[in-house]
Amino acid sequence: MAQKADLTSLAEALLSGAVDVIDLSAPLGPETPLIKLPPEIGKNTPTVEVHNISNYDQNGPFWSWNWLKLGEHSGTHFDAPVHWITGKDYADGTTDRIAPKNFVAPVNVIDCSAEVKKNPDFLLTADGVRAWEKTHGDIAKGTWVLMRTDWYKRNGSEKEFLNANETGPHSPGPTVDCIEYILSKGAIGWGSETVGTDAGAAGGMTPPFPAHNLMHKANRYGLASLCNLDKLPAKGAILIAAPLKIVNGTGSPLRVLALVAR
Ligand SMILES: O=C(O)C(=O)c1ccccc1S
Ligand SMILES: [Mn+2]
Repeated sequence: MAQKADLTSLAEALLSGAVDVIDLSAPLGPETPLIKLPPEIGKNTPTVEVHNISNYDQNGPFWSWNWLKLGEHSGTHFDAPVHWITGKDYADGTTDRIAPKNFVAPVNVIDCSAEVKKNPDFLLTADGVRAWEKTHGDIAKGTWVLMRTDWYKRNGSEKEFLNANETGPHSPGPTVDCIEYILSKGAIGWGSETVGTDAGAAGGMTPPFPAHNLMHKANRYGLASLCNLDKLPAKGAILIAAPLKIVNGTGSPLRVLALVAR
């Protein structure tokens, strides 16, 4: 009979610092870079706004609080299956109805930072994932796959972060066969450091935006605008990525954390 699970050693490791907690989220505020869709494609998400209600003043003598104007897909955020038309019919495809168990899972980090430094349009292919598996072991069912690009270091400037010119945005991401492959391995989600989970050139792929189209079609998730993936091991970390419980939500800004053994 399987031994009953026990979290004592994890608790001790957290308290001793033997297990570190790494913050994978970007600061969220009016300066947060947001995806800019061409107007002919569709409407855009509004700039993040923070409006003060009171600040220990005549509007509230002992307290300070704000109200926010905030798109679901702002900054470091979670993509739920209903975000894309291919995932629209999943009863458990919204932020309030995804099973909470799915918010905590082991994570694989595929380092593409050297390739991206040379080519901002670098695409991770299925063969690239297989080559990673030869070194680090197979991607296991139920785990996240994150593409490390060090792109988060551009987050201080929307122009740098979006990296767009007259030919469109130039940023890294997965090919169609990369997403098909990680789904065949049972990955629970795909994450990236760029403004969205797809590459800048993803609009011209077949299907367009494969990280959205195919992951959400499979009732799987996305994480965008992640930071500090350079602080994670290739394997062995645990990802905590729980979106806000927005009713019928298509996604949400969130604090993504990773538990990493020192
Ligand atoms: O999910 C997103 O934030 C994202 O990348 C996106 C949102 C809306 C339309 C296209 C895309 S590509
Ligand atoms: Mn999104």
